Amino acid sequence: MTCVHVLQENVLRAVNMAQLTEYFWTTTVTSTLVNYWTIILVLLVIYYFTATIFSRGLHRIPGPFLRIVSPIPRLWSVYKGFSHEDDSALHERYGPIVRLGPNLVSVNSADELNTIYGISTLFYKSRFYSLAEGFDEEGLIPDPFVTTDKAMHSRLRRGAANAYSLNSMVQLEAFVDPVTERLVNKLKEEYATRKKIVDLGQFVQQYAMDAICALTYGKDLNHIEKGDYLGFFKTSFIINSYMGIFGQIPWIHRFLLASSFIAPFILGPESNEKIIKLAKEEIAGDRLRSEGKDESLDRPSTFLQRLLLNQRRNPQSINEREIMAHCFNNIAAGSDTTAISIRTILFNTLKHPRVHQLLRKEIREAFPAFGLESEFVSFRKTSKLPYLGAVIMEGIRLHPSVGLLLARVVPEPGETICGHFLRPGVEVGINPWLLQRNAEVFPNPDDFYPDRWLPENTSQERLILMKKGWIPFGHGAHTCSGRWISWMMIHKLVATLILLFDMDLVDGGKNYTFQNYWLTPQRGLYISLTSASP
Ligand code: HEM
Repeated sequence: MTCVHVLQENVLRAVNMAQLTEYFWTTTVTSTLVNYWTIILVLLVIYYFTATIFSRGLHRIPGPFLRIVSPIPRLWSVYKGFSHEDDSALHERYGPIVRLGPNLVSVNSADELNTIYGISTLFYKSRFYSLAEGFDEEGLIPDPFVTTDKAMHSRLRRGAANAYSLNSMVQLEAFVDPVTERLVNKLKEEYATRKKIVDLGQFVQQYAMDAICALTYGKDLNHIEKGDYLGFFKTSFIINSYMGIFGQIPWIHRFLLASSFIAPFILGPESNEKIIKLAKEEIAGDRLRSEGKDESLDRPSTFLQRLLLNQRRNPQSINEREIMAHCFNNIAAGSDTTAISIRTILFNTLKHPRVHQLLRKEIREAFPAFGLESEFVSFRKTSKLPYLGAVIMEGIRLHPSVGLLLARVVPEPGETICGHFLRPGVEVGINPWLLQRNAEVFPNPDDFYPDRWLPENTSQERLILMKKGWIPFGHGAHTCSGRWISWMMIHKLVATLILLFDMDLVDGGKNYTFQNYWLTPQRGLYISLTSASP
């Protein structure tokens, strides 16, 4: 063998050794690492589940196991649009307190209302509500519905309290009457006379929108005549559904609607700009009109005028941005919710001929003249009709506008609810839908039975209990500010329609459906109607 061959052989051996060594490293070490990482991953997963299960102490709260380890079952339940049914089944199985998610507890007991929502409670709103936050060029818009700052919340409530009060309704009602007249004329001319079927649910929403706009600003955007030409109803549906679904995993919000890049893809080109512009124009106009005027000459005054008056009397009590936010809130929080309530009242009344007949009798006896003045049935008079009151309470009980729990965060040092200690930071709430169908409060809870609200049919004790468990407007510190406004509109419109029209559900109401994504808007309230005669 020559020296060259020996050299070649040595080189080849060396190369083989190098390959072997490389092979050793790439297989043995890599597989050790892979095994190592697999172990780390498994440990991390075990840590995550153990921390999730035990860190909040929710393992002691009754509920399905999956609900404690992941938010996905809750998310899926809300996404399907019928989470109230799932929650109701869970309460039936586990009792008045149930774990719905890794940090979410549902309570179905009127006894815990004051602990969670009472005026002096330290429980505060959960991150769920932050999905409704609004921003403009000046930053965060002040909003009583969203804020977790108790001092700011009290200031906002105080600054507008008189505009939302029951006493204000007499003045605000004057702005609703022309809107009611427009709706009545439209129904008479286009549907009753021509015997055409009407989707009354749609008109109710347009009515609620126009009426709230009118009483807030003194003018509206003619939705009754033009439909959803600004895309407001569509945007509002998207925002409410978004809130219900993604509010179950609120951390995701910053990558979706809170991102100015992503938001237009979710909301589409339609926006609330026209309504915000109307608010700004009206504020400027009203300020000019009212300057130097004696405020007692300003009557009847709109909601906006009332706030401007508050500001003139006490400039520290309310600022321009707060005025704008209150006015816009009326539109955003009031129109869908009021429409849902009116729809359930009408649907259930028409579905139950005995109730329909009794209601018609009461209203027609109270307003014997079928003339124009009757078309503006007054709130003062309608609010005294006992059967109408009972029908309204019962319709809203069976189908409240809000169908998810009103979530709050347990403050330091924790709280005992339904006999279970909840640590600070746990989210807990009561769902109006569930409490209003709680059989311990409302016997035969799924029946539409307005008579249960009449003192002659129910004991005083039961009435007190039922009124306590009837929470469509929430409870305590954050109770709905606009409840009297919607109360007035509901009384007026329901009484007017029953007075002036003979109505029937088309096909027994088989097309009437709804879904629950926080709000519970219905579809398919098809009605055939004729003008009633004395
Ligand atoms: C039938 C109609 C309505 C229903 C069922 C309803 C329901 C509710 C509920 C359940 C809450 C409390 C939410 C919570 O505690 O988490 C609320 C708050 C609120 N609602 Fe309504 N609402 C209605 C109409 C209106 C109207 C007409 C307005 C305004 C004109 C309005 C303005 C507000 C405001 C500003 C809040 C926030 C109050 C606060 O947190 O201090 N609502 N509403």
